[in-house]
This record gives sequence, structure tokens and C-alpha cells, in this order.
Amino acid sequence: MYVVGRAREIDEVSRQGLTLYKEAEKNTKESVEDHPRKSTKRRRCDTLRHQIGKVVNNKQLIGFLSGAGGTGKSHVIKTVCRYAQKLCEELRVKFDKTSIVVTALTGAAAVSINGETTAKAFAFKREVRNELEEFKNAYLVIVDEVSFASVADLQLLDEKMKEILDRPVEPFGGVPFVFSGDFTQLSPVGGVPLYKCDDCVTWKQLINVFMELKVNHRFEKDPGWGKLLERFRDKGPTTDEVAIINSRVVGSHKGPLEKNIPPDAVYATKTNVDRMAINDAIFVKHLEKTHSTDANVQPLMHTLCIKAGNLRFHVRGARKEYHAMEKKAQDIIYASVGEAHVQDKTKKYHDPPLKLYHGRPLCINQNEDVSGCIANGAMCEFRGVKLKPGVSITDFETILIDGYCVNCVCVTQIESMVVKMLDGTTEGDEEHLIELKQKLFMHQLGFLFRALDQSQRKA
Ligand SMILES: Nc1ncnc2c1ncn2[C@@H]1O[C@H](COP(=O)(O)OP(=O)(O)OP(=O)(O)O)[C@@H](O)[C@H]1O
Repeated sequence: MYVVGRAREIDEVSRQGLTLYKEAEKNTKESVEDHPRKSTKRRRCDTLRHQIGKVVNNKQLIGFLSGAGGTGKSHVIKTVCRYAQKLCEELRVKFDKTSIVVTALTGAAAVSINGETTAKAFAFKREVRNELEEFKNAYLVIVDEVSFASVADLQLLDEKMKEILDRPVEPFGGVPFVFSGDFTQLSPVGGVPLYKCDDCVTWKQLINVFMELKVNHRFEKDPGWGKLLERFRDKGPTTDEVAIINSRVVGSHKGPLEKNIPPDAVYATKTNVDRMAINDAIFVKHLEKTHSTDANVQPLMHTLCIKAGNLRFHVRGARKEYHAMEKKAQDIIYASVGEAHVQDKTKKYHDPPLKLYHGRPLCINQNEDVSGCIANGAMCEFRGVKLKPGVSITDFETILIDGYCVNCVCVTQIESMVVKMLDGTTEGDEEHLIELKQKLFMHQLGFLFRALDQSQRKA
């Protein structure tokens, strides 16, 4: 087992890589002369694989790249891919997304490393062997955010790779794998985490290279905060540090007064009910500044509520019989009921109307187009909506929120939502259309987006 100490040592790795490249180049020339019948391209690929194999003592690399948040795991993954691309260009060997398959367990992580979700890349939910044939060419597969993987996920990945490559004995079909992540971060939803399973052979016995990044780059400009978070991760904070955190809690006896909170403050809330209360308060503040309580004044078009359908109630004693709710009752629900309060029979939570205005930060909660960075967890800003043909603004209804008249439209009248991505790879002022997916059961209100706490990630 190898231990690579610090992020800085990546430089050392790249120096080794350069030597490797020079050697590979030399060997390629030699092997061209040795085997004149083999195509030059084929020989270059074989040499490259052989050289990569030598780095890990001719063993199949199954590595684990770890380190606290901000130590540069994603940075290393992107650097390795850029480096490999350059190397392949020099060797005139084809390099594309199947040469190094970059995947992550979550959509947001996949965006940050320019990859795909692991489930999508390996078609976890589908039987599509032919589509996956291309993985036969992979020099390396990277799986980021491995703390999210359950034992079952890893076993599925192992089985898929064995099946794709027709190598039922070699782990992951014999392809080099690097898992990246930090087990102190989030665990899988509804599965057993890898570190908790003593008989998970795939994880515990197969990892043969461990790389730990120790220098935190994210907090270079605020080392004090970085150290505090590091202690949070390792042993838990000291009493003084808890006091520092508490001094940032709005409403605590030492915390900031509401009037002193900057408009771009980042809120951390413990529960969804608190998150929604903050969202609603911010929305009402926006209405106070821009909207009227006079029903005769036309509400402004930059602000819009999107509801899933007309709220109805189930008639007692009657099967499948529903009555429309009174307008007043609807207004109360739209104004004060949030996603955290609405649960269906299957215990799923559903959003009442989304309260939006031009520029409102949103968090995407589905993997729509991961390579286009429209992925679960990615941040975007609401710009507007595109209405379905035949729908006009005169079809909008007005609802009352804290006495203010606000435009409201049913999701069935909308073709797509217009957003601007705030993080990920998209640059410039480009706007995106996003299809709204919703379940149209009258009591199930599901949306593509959930509004975040007006917060943007700081780093
Ligand atoms: N070796 C490095 N030199 C300079 N900056 C770096 C280096 N490694 C990472 N960074 C920067 O530090 C920040 C955090 O890096 P990165 O997102 O890769 O961390 P991470 O370990 O993947 O974090 P997380 O676990 O939260 O996803 C980024 O802004 C990145 O550009």
C-alpha cells in the first residue's frame, strides 16, 4: 500500500508522469520496430497501458483518494484528466470521455469534475450492454463522492464491469479504478456505507493504493475558519469554537440583529421547516418592496408562483371524490405551507407553490443534463418561464401572500423554466431552458426545483 502525503506531492506525481511519458515514447518507437505488423496506434495504446501498469507494480490499480473537503480531490481528478489528455495527444492516441471514465455518485459532484453520475454512466437501472461496450477502452475509471456509495452500489458496479468486459473473475473487470471521497461527509441514502461493512470484500480487500490529501486549499484565505472546520471534522470543536459558531446564529442572545444581516448572508438551518421559514420571510420582504395589497393594481411580472394544480380535498367517506378548495383556503396554504409540511401516503414530501422572482437562487434537485451542469445540487438563478402555446399572461390568476397580490400560474401551463446556472462549468450569461417535471395528482405536488435558503456556496 502506498501513501501519498500532500497535495503538493501531486507535482512529484506529474514529474514521475513526465518520465513515464518519455519512457513510453522510447518504448513506443522500439515496439514499432519490433512488431511491424501491429498498427502504430494499437502499439502506442498497448505501450501506454503497459507503462501505466508499471507504476502500480503491474497490479490492477484500485485506489482510494481521500482528504477533507477542500483539500483538492476534484482538482486532482481534473488535473489527471487534463494530463492524460495531453499525454495521449503527444502519443497521438485517441482520448475521449471513454479513455478515463469520470463519474460521481451525486449530480453536483459529477458537474464539478466534468463527469457523469455513476448510475447513468454504468446504466445501473438498465440492461444496455451494447451501449457500455465503449468502457472496454478505458485506461481508468474514476468514481467520486464514494462516501455516498452503499455496499450494494459497489457490488453492482463490480458486476456491471465484469459483465461489460466479459471478465467474471477480475475485480471491476480488470480495469484500473480510483475512488475518491471523504467518509466524514455524507453517507448513502438508505444503504450500508462501505466503511461499516466488515464483509464488503469489494472495498476492504481490493484497495491497493491509498492517497490522502492533507493541505486544505479552500480556506487558504481564511485559515482560522479552515482550522475550525478541520477540528469539527476530526474531533469536534472546542468550547471557544462553539461560541464562535453561535455568534453567527441569528436570534441567539449574542448573535447578529436582523437589521445587521447583509442581503447575501448564507444561512445554515438544522431543519427544512427553518429553511422554508427563512425563504418565506425573504419572499415576503421582496413583496413588501415591490408589490401592492390593492387588488386593482396589476401584480408585477418579475414575480411568479408556480403551483402544481388546484388544491382539492378528499370528500370524507367517498372513494376518489375530491372537491375544489375555497380560494381563501388555497391562499392560506400557498402563503404559509411549505414542502416540509406536505407529505403523501408514501412519506414523500412535496412542494406547495414555488415562490419565484427574477434573480432568485434555486437548487436543482434532478439530474437533467449532467454534462450541461443541470444536475442535482447545482445552483441556478430564476430568470422567467416559457409558456405553452396558447397560454397568455391573462390566464394567470392572482393569489394573496401576506395580503400582497402575486401572479400565480399552474405548472401545466408552462413549457419550461428559464434559469441561469450559478456554478459548474457554464460560463457567461447563458440562459437554460429546463423542463418542469411534475406529478399531476391533485394532492401530490412535485417539482423540479426546491428553493434554497437564498444561499450560494461560498467556496
Ligand atoms: N493543489 C492545489 N493548488 C491550488 N489550489 C487548489 C489545489 N487543489 C485544490 N485547489 C483549490 O481548492 C479548492 C477546493 O478544491 P476541490 O473542490 O478540488 O476540493 P475537494 O477535496 O474536492 O472538496 P469537496 O470534498 O468539498 O468536494 C478549489 O477552489 C481548487 O481550485
